[in-house]
Amino acid sequence: MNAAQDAAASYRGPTDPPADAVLPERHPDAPQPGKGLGTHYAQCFGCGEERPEGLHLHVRAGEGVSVTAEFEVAPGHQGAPGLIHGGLLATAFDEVMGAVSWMLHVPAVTGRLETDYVKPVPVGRTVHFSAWCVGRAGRKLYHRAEARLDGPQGLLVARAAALFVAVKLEHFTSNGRAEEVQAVLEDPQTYRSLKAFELNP
Ligand SMILES: CCCCC/C=C\C/C=C\C/C=C\C/C=C\CCCC(=O)SCCNC(=O)CCNC(=O)[C@H](O)C(C)(C)COP(=O)(O)OP(=O)(O)OC[C@H]1O[C@@H](n2cnc3c(N)ncnc32)[C@H](O)[C@@H]1OP(=O)(O)O
Repeated sequence: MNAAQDAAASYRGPTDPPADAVLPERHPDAPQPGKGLGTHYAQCFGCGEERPEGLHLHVRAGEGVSVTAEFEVAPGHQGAPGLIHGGLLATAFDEVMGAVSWMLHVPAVTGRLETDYVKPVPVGRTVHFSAWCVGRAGRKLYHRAEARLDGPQGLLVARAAALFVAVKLEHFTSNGRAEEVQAVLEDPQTYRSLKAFELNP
């Protein structure tokens, strides 16, 4: 190994858990494996049922601190003719890795998201996502994800790594546009799930 290879092998980037990271345990109230997580916000582009143009990802709990989801690539998702837009795949990764934090009952936002595009993804195929946590160091959560074609064991088409940062619910209430924040706080179902995060961390 030359010096450059050596440096590359020992490189630890911002999405790699530091030496003091621990593997967190799933929250006792996290849904059982196979159960849907539901949407965290009805207007979410990734999982909301009220956004017609959204991805409508249905995320399910996996074993431990992991989740799975599927998504059918539609003509509206194209970047090149008949192929998915890469940014859209990154969006889907953001959503499924965000849901991993849900398994910990930790409200968290994406700090950094890295995507490796391995193979092109054609329209009309189904992308199967799996995502899991590889460590927590203080407020920082380290997640990984994979996307495979047509089945959970299908061809690997993309991989992702992310750093999420745990935030207080105030992050959303004080930064979001007032009309949407107000609407969500008045919606009893969302309010209940937000409160569950606060009261039962
Ligand atoms: C009322 C409505 C509520 C609705 C929401 C409901 C529920 C939410 C709950 C669960 C969500 C469930 C599912 C999620 C589904 C979808 C996922 C989509 C997720 C997103 O789509 S979300 C949008 C994109 N996202 C942002 O909009 C973030 C913008 N950003 C910021 O808001 C700040 O930037 C923040 C908060 C990230 C940090 O700010 P901060 O001031 O709190 O903390 P600070 O800067 O000290 O960082 C602390 C430590 O993280 C390290 N760190 C931070 N960023 C880093 C980076 N990029 N690279 C390397 N390290 C980084 C620092 O180096 C330090 O590390 P150290 O502690 O070691 O020094």
